[in-house]
Amino acid sequence: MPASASVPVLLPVFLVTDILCACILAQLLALRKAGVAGTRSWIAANIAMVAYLPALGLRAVLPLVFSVVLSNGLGLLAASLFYIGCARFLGRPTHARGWLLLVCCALAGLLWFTLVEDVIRLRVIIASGGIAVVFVATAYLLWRHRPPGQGAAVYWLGACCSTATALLHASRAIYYGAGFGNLSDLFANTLVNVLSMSLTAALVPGLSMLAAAMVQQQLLSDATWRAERDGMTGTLTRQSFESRIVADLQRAHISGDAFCFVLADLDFFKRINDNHGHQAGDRVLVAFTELIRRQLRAGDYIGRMGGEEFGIALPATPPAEAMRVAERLRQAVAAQQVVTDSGSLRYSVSMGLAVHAAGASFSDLYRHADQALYAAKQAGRNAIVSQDGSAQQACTALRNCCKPA
Ligand SMILES: Nc1nc2c(ncn2[C@@H]2O[C@H](COP(=O)(O)OP(=O)(O)OP(=O)(O)O)[C@@H](O)[C@H]2O)c(=O)[nH]1
Repeated sequence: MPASASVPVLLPVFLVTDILCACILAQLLALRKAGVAGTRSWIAANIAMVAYLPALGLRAVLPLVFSVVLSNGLGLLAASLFYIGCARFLGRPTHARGWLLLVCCALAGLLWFTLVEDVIRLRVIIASGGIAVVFVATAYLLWRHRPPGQGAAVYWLGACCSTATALLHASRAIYYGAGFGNLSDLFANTLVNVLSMSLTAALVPGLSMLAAAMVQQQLLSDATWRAERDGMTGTLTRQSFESRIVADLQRAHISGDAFCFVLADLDFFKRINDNHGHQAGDRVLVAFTELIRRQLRAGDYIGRMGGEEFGIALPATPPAEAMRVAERLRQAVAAQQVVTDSGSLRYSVSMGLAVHAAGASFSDLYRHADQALYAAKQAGRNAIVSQDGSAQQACTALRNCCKPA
């Protein structure tokens, strides 16, 4: 079948893919302002793709240098840029020079086997083999370095689509490279050609859509993180801390697990501000929360209740164990030196510990912890008092450190 006879069936396929690529290009351009790593490379990949398809689809009317050399070069460039976008997005090395070398070698090979020696079989091996190599690497990258947690489906789907694209192109390169198939039928309206072209035409915009989904997913998770966190310390805001603790209390009620809550308040914080400045006070708050987060076990969490007061949730923790945890935290804080512009300073924290009782609400728990905290302050600070009134420690060694100069 002559090549021109293949045009009516495959042209609409390329046209649909081109329109989809242009639409995704517009979507990626709109997302570009968010500055997510990789977006620019994916935009460039889509531009190359939008240019590649007409050149390929019009092979019957364009000179071979455009329809074979330029189009396949653009296809390989688009695939490489897609890989680079994924690598940038995932914070991995892009191997950009390696991919550039691959594209240049492929272009040189295509030029040679088009203008110097007309060897279609080798052109197919170069074009399809090159794309297969890039998509094997992309599939591995997405599978191996997908971020942990929610939203993994997008990365799995990306890895699957990349694998499918690589398999399609590898089969094509092996099939024609091994001498099977009629090379004059390369773009003819055979069932195999139409199926493989249609599949490729669906996979290409599909991969770009997944890239846009990755960007949107990251933007959403960043926005959620920012909405739930205190801007300075990165701890949960009071509102998100309360929502989380209320859900945990319900779970504890059902499971019967113990649940403890510690209210921690930095001692003489006003003096730190007065003596060392507000910035030094901020630095102490950050140092304190970083220290507590390092000390807490997986499953425990901290929220800023306001000013220099923090809530620490200890799920599935009996009171005696919670007291040991609180004491470890108190000692770590007392031993910490915070370096500020006006020299290093030490500080201390007082804590009130409350134990969740069946049927009690978070406000009951908070009230009990607050009363215990008040008792710890009354006992001289740098101390922990439990809801039942037992004081763990009342060390006043640090009390003088924050006295006004
Ligand atoms: N630097 C800084 N200071 C804050 C921040 N939030 C609240 N403060 C200050 O923290 C101080 C808290 O002072 P107080 O409530 O008197 O408590 P305190 O000095 O720690 O005394 P005790 O709690 O009784 O030991 C106030 O001066 C607030 O202005 C903040 O984000 N940064």
